[in-house]
Amino acid sequence: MSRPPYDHVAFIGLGLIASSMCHAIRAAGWDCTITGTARSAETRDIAREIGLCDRVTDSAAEAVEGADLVVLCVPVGAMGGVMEEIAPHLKPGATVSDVGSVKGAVIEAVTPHLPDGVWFIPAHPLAGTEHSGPRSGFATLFQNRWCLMTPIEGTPEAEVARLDRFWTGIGANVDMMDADHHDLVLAVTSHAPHLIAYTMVGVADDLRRVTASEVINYSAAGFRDFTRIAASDPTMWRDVFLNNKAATLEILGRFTEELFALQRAIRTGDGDHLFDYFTRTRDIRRGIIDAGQDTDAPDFGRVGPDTSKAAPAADTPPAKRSQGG
Ligand SMILES: NC(=O)c1ccc[n+]([C@@H]2O[C@H](COP(=O)([O-])OP(=O)(O)OC[C@H]3O[C@@H](n4cnc5c(N)ncnc54)[C@H](O)[C@@H]3O)[C@@H](O)[C@H]2O)c1
Ligand SMILES: O=C(O)C(=O)C[C@]1(C(=O)O)C=C[C@@H](O)C=C1
Repeated sequence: MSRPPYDHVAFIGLGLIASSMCHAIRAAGWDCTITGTARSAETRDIAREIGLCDRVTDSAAEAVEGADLVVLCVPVGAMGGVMEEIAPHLKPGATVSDVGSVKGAVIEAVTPHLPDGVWFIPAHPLAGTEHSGPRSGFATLFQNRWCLMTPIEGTPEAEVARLDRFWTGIGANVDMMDADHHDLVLAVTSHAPHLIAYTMVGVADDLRRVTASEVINYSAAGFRDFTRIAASDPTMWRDVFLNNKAATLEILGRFTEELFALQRAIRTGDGDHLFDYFTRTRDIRRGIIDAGQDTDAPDFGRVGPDTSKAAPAADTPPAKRSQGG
């Protein structure tokens, strides 16, 4: 077994991200202790049943005791409260990190409770699915995905490098970013798109009342993609929007302006405007694929046996596994 960056990792919250991290740590072959806890007894019971951690504790205080790395994997709005609860129980010299989708508000909520001699290094893996809970994780979630770290002033470089090694070890590519910049970038690439998907599915649902089940029966691929995104956890996304207000509102303002311009082009029959706009957006998609960032794109050059019917495993996404239990 290779030497892990941390000997004892504790997870607070045992949903999609924490459970994927647990599977990924095991897959990395690290000899390290994993403890974890979750707010609900049902989640803790499932985590015990599937052997997610070495030990699942009933309280957060117990879970973090002796841990070198504590990862907060709860909704963004719950981070501050959890930090306050665990603060007196943290080991001196420990690192606390998080995986929240928003960074500025989490830093503001967590740092007032940070004891002296404990480091808080915020992080955000840009990887996920629409599923949640302890059964939804899989070991390869972070493979070749970015993990953005937004270290705060005064954090020892060696501790940032150690967390970097941790994320790299479980498959991610790490980049550093200022928290405000992170929140603006994510408003464009993740938060506004989710809101638009939620809205589109809501509009279709309103329409369904008029056209009976046609929207469902004839839903095309584009709309199905929206429904996948719009099936994401309501608590998580409520907290994202409430905690990244300024950046999301800024991007939605720009979105509305562009939408109005396209609406006018349709009304006035301005085909050049539509054609030029769609050409520009197609180039963006091609740029993403050329940069190797779209892991969902079909790989026509792939060779080897068809493993699509192989036995389900914890390193495959749940969508491809049996949902039973
Ligand atoms: N799902 C994604 O696609 C994704 C991707 C990257 C980052 N994130 C971020 O990761 C974090 C966790 O998301 P997830 O998808 O793993 O969520 P999840 O819903 O699968 O799991 C959340 C866990 O937090 C616990 N929890 C909820 N409220 C709590 C509270 N008030 N106190 C203590 N525990 C609480 C739940 O019991 C559950 O164990 C969120 O901050 C989210 O923004 C999510
Ligand atoms: O693939 C998905 O289902 C996701 O929505 C993942 C996604 C994203 O927007 O890319 C969602 C929220 C995160 O904070 C990071 C990743």
